[in-house]
Amino acid sequence: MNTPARLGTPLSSSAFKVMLLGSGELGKEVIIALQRLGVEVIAVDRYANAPGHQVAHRSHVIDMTDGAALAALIERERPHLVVPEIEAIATPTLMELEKAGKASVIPTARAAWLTMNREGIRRLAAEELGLPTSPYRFADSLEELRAACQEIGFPCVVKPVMSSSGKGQSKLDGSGDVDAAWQYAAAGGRVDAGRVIVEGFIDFDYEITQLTVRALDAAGKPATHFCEPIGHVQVKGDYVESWQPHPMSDEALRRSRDIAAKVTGNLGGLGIFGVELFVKGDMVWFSEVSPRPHDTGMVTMASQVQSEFELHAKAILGLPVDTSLASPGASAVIYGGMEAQGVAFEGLSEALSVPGVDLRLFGKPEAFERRRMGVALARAEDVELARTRAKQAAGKVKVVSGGQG
Ligand SMILES: Nc1ncnc2c1ncn2[C@@H]1O[C@H](COP(=O)(O)OP(=O)(O)OP(=O)(O)O)[C@@H](O)[C@H]1O
Ligand SMILES: NCC(=O)N[C@@H]1O[C@H](COP(=O)([O-])[O-])[C@@H](O)[C@H]1O
Ligand SMILES: [Mg+2]
Repeated sequence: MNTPARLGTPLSSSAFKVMLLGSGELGKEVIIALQRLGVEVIAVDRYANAPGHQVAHRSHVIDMTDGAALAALIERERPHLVVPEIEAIATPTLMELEKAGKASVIPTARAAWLTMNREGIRRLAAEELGLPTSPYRFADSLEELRAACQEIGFPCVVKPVMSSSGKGQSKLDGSGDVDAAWQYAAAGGRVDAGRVIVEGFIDFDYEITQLTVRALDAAGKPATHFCEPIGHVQVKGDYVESWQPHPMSDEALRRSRDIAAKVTGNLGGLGIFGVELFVKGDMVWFSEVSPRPHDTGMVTMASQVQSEFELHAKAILGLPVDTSLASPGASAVIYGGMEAQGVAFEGLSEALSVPGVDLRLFGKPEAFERRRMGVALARAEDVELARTRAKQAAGKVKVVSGGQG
């Protein structure tokens, strides 16, 4: 762990420097939180003018899955901390650099490597830590996938081992769906398109993200802190709505936190983790974990005293954190709804006239039909009202083709 004894002045010889690998909407907020503490931030992404690029001290565009390019950039910038913000990174290179003492990776290079690939984290959780998960198999060909689906049974879910935000994921109701699922996974995966996971479908009552923070305590030892559970709705494997706190039975919450503590304890390091869990009655299944802020956790910008981004920033700097809730809150996603460069947003006054509401527009240079371009945030006396307000506000924001009109 490379926590600073003190923080300096950006762009001077005393600067404490952090490099974000991935600079989307989540990274942008982490960068803002770091900059509020006078940290010098270098934002990296695969395309120019990513949201985080627009607020960082410096930015770079590289193929982060190219190990040589990644190592060269880290060598050149020599950041004190390297903070992965997406999964699609040459994580074996990060492990080599960390081992050689040339990079300090958040939370650890091993955590970034294990969670980049569904196989790594699933085998760790189910086989090493003995946590409850859906039944699963891996397949490298259509033939293997057919056999794996038969073993797991229907319905089941097929996902590329390397993908996120539901890309390449499908639910299969019978053997007639297998071919299409294989094709869809091959088209939607990233890095290595050849391998998929088949998971038995869990008929859960609800799903949550248990945000879990590892931060140093007064004695300088990592301690685990939990945020209130976040409920969410996913469509096509991508989050559309989240809220906090999600009501849970004491037993389901206890089990959720026990699972979260075990997984994050094994992954180690400092920072925030989004532990995704399925819940039915008092039963809880581990689904996956992000060793970084979670998209469903954007709600914390409205609902917590310190957002998940501020918690991440403070924890990785070795500073104390406060995970307490400020108010029930909700978030609702604003999608592109079209394919266009330099889109514009209308209806903002109407959206912001909904009581308790705020907006984040990420500034992505290009919109796609299902690309997340912004989010509406809401506070209210209870989560139901907060959800209604967030959805109302998101619905009033209209994405239109560009030009200042
Ligand atoms: N085995 C399963 N049983 C039931 N539902 C599932 C299963 N696996 C995934 N889902 C549903 O699909 C959603 C997305 O799945 P998952 O989190 O694995 O995808 P992802 O691509 O990693 O998404 P993200 O990057 O947004 O976390 C889950 O939140 C859940 O709603
Ligand atoms: N579920 C993971 C997630 O939400 N990641 C967030 O989305 C960005 C990529 O968005 P893009 O695909 O629109 O470029 C990432 O950079 C991260 O901020
Ligand atoms: Mg997920």
